Amino acid sequence: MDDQKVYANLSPFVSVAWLLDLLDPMDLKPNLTHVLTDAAPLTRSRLGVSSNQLPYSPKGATFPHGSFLLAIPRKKTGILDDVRSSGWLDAMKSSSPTHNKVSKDICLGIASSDADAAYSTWLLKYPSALASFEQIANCAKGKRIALFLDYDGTLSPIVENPDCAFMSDNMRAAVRKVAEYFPTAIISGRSCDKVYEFVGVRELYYAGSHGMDIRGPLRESVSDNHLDSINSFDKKGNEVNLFQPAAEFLPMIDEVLGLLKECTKDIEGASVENNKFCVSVHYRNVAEASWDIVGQRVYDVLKDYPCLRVTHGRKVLEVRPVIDWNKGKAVTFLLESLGLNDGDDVLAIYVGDDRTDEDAFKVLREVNKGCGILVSPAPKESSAIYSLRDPSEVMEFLTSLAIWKSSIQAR
Ligand SMILES: O=P(O)(O)OC[C@H]1O[C@H](O[C@H]2O[C@H](CO)[C@@H](O)[C@H](O)[C@H]2O)[C@H](O)[C@@H](O)[C@@H]1O
Repeated sequence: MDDQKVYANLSPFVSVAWLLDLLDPMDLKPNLTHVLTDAAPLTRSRLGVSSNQLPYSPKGATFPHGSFLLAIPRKKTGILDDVRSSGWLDAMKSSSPTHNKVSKDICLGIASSDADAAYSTWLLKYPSALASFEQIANCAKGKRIALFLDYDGTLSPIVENPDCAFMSDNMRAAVRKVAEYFPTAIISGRSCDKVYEFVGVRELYYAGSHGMDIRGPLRESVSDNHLDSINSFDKKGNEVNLFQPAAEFLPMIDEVLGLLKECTKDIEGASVENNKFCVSVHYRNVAEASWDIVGQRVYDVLKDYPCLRVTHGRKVLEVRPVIDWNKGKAVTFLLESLGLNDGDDVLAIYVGDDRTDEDAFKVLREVNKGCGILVSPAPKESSAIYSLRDPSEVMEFLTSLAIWKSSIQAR
């Protein structure tokens, strides 16, 4: 697709600011490979990522892959994320607490009352969004609300088999209802296609691959300074908008997906999931004694891919491009695309359970435009403001929001 054709297709999903972000300072021509359809990725001599989307300055060694001329420092520890440092096993353990601690406490007879007391104390810092609903509603009065929902552990319970993380019909109905009143997006580490398959509500925005694959229902232009992203068609022929800031990583991700599958196939219980712009290496069903083998194998593969990094989720290692893009950036992008980035009359609510959701909680805190709600049955440090215990409380919260809004409209 040539650049002119891309311009011609621009529609209200991308703002001028975002387009400026895509400008390549080397030649001041828009680097429009950020905004691609699902078509085969372009092979370019320069990585399709503007330098300000990379987490560190492009000085130092070059990428090992000939076509990528951007340079990157080849530090083995620190900024290249936990798996590249020696702390990856600790990170795997701390992001994936097992039940051993609880069982030990039960044996000592101190489990439930102490756990309850700890949770109650924690609630003072992260009050329940249900108990605080009136406060949230008061704050939302007269404001334009946007809703962002993580999928796994938020809309669906955590289960052993990632392919079976179905959400209930009641949850689907609650999401559909609340989306009638507020623009609603699902922000997930899963691929867009997979999370859409699970949720199945057309009227939503979907940001898969940790926000690296954004699609939404077609809308009228919401603000004069909003340009369009590419219009494309999903598998069922529906027209959708797309924003894919890591499109040029696709061949590399595919390559690494194959390598990770190959090198973990002998580890009992390990599985590798294709999340399109990211790869998940699951160790939920691996004996804890073998977690280090999983980490080591992933680490060994990534040694040759300095432009990929790993983040830690719930018993999962998530391999993704090093670009400075995460769920927080996706929220900012969507708010801007919806014309909700200006003014004091916006309240964004983000509900999520995972470490990767913290980026979004932080953004909302920083811009003071809303609040994060952490879904957790146990005390956890977070940048969220409120908490909910589990997906069933999330459903109750969404239902309350819809009822509250409809009661206001009925007045
Ligand atoms: O951003 P999310 O929607 O929360 O996705 C994060 C990861 O979620 C999935 O894995 C997690 O849920 C699985 C099903 O309950 C569970 O088996 C696994 O242990 C969890 O880590 C998904 O499979 C991953 O690809 C996502 O990255």
